[in-house]
Amino acid sequence: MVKLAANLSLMFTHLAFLDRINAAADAGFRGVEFMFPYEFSADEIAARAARNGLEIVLFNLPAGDWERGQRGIGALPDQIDECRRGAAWALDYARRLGCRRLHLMAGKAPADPRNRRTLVDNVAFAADLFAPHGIDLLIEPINTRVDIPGYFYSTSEAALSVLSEVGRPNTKLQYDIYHMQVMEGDLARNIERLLPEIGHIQLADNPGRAEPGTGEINYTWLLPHIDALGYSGWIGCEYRPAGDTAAGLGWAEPFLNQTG
Ligand SMILES: O=C(O)C(=O)[C@@H](O)CO
Ligand SMILES: [Mg+2]
Repeated sequence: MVKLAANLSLMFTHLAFLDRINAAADAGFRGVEFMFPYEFSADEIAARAARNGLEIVLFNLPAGDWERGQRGIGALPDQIDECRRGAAWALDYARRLGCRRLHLMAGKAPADPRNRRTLVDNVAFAADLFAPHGIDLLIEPINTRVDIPGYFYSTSEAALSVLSEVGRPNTKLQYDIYHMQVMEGDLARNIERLLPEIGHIQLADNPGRAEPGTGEINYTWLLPHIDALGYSGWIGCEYRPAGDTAAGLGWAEPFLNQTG
């Protein structure tokens, strides 16, 4: 079964954050993800999700000074303490929200040995913190051509290399189909090859991180194919709606309002 999660950081953005939870449920989603919940009460988010029968499937650890242009601090040697305090904060929220996947952003940094060591040690620290609570730590290669030039890793192989060095059973790959289309393509074959390492998938169309059906990726074929490969996780809808979010969900119709 294809399980779609509404990304509340990009979808239903005409509404206040907490009201997006209701809108996602009304649109037929059974799961939601978002980037950062920290400015909101975890208990309020949890209560809203519970009232709407929604699972909270993923969010990010704190990622540094976003306004100042930081996009993660996992690989930044000068912010190790901040990264690890953030892991503890994210764990507190995840336990209150019943969320079992947390994404650690590496940040904009050259992949030199010092930064890599910092990232490996931070990922291992966070994974060990999360493991007793049944929570997986995810890392996501992000395209450096369009969205985050200078990001620490932008290919699946680079992220897998970090996961291999970390060597923790609860660390997984966050495979963002849009980023991987931009950087390496060959989506169906790579998803099949990487399936054992994938802990979460996200989608958008290319170009433009756009609504499915408006670009070059054939999700009508790809989503059932991913299901047929045996992927049983969530697929986060991390795209910029073309207009009204709900009106643009025709592409998702076969996968919404599912029971079971
Ligand atoms: O930008 C993306 O893609 C994401 O998944 C964000 O959560 C930041 O990594
Ligand atoms: Mg993503």
